[in-house]
Amino acid sequence: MSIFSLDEEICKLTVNGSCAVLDDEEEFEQDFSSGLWHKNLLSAEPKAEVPKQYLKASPSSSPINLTRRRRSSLYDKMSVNTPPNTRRFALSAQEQKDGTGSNNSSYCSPGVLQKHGMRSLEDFKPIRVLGCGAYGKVLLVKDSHTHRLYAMKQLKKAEILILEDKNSDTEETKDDALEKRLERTFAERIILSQLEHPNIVKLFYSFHDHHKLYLVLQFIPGGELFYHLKEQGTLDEDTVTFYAAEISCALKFLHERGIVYRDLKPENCLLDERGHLVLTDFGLSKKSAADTDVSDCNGKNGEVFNAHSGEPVNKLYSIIGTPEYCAPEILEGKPYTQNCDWYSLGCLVFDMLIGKPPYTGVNHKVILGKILKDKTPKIPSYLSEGMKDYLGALLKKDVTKRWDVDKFWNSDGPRLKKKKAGQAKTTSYQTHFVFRKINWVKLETGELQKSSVGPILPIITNWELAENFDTEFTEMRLDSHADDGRIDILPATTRFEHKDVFKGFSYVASSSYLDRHFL
Ligand SMILES: Nc1ncnc2c1ncn2[C@@H]1O[C@H](COP(=O)(O)OP(=O)(O)OP(=O)(O)O)[C@@H](O)[C@H]1O
Repeated sequence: MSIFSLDEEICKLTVNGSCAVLDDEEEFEQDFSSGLWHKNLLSAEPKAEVPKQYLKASPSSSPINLTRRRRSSLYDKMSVNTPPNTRRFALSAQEQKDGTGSNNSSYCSPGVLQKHGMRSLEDFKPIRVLGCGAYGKVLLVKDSHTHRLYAMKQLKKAEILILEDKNSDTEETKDDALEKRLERTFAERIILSQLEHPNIVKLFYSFHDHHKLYLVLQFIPGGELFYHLKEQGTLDEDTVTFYAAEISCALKFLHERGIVYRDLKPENCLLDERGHLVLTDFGLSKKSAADTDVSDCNGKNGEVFNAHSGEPVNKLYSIIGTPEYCAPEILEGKPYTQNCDWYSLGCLVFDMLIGKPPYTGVNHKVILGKILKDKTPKIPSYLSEGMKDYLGALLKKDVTKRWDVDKFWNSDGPRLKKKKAGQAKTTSYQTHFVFRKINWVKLETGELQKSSVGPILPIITNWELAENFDTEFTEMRLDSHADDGRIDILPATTRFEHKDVFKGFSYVASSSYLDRHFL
């Protein structure tokens, strides 16, 4: 979830105070739905014009060494402000039920949690660090009852609640920023608890205590695609196409459910034990489609408008993402749709083949400048004609000229007598020449992921060693769940001070969901 970073620089303030603690059986949600998608999530974001001054580079931006692959999340945070006229969201009744808006201060005690098959921190033995993000760490942990291994993502409440220390910001803007961070924190938990797909990480439990939120996820032992790219430099076209197909299946699945992923990058693509790609980190994902409100009504061109506000609800406006992989329309502050994910896939495919994303630079300002001003990226001539065609269709800066993959997923558009130059591709995505070796039926049913191995088979001698993760993380000292010395006390000065804004975060997956994974 590092990419709150593009909306807000997280100021490391010294803070004090803490939240109240109550036992509350009402607090958590238990999933009896076997992972089926059935709920409304978040409302669409309001329209906001973003003047260029909001796209400014952090003064402390440090040069990026282009010869060595670096984590995008380690780049200086980009100071792209939330537009000032961003309206506050009204949480729907469903969201309040899901836990995104609550006034009661509480989290569940271990006793209450256990009664419902839930887990608390005491149930997990930390084994090693797998990764670090903007709001905390991801640890490999072992369930003391079942001895199952999980990846536990820990998010510090203080890091989420903390206010930005910008004199120029109005209270309103600060509150909006805080509310957005909260909304995104819940989005990851809500979205993941409602999905089941072989190429998307599974969420089994979530809970919280005084200081942190915990997401207990499926442990994906093959490491980040980032790690394998660092080892290998670039990948061949067949390998890249395989990963592109798996990512495409996951994105299509999300888009069909009205979710925009918004954070596609090599760090968020993990390989499972069979070498299949699994998307993780849904901290920036957002429900965008209009299927959430019965009062929505259709306008011209298929655009959907909210009956109350009159605003289009299938468009998003927040400026977020990792700049190198971020679609131009997002960076320009224009309204955007799920199509932005296909542009990011183009950047990722480009990166896997060439060794770097299409636009790089010494700091975010330079990268942004290139993405916004430069022409379509130069695709190297040594790539196959098919790959050049595929990349060219995804990397179109103008969204109206970009391949609408969701629309042309498995069918061609009407045949045009004369194709105008630069026109968007209207042929079927799945039958593109680059995917000639992909068995889409097996991939879409999940059979391929179960029955065969991917092009890179991670070496795993012992799952507990996390051998495919960077030693930068796995060698970090780990005595206990004790903290790493960063801010972990809740700020006393937020307007959320007396509310437990995290109520409803706790969750347990259905036993059938757990069994399906661990059998
Ligand atoms: N389910 C998982 N299995 C194995 N490793 C994981 C898992 N989830 C996350 N990780 C590791 O932890 C890292 C950070 O996780 P994640 O991106 O979800 O955290 P984040 O706080 O959102 O990070 P960032 O701020 O960089 O986006 C990942 O890049 C990956 O290396």
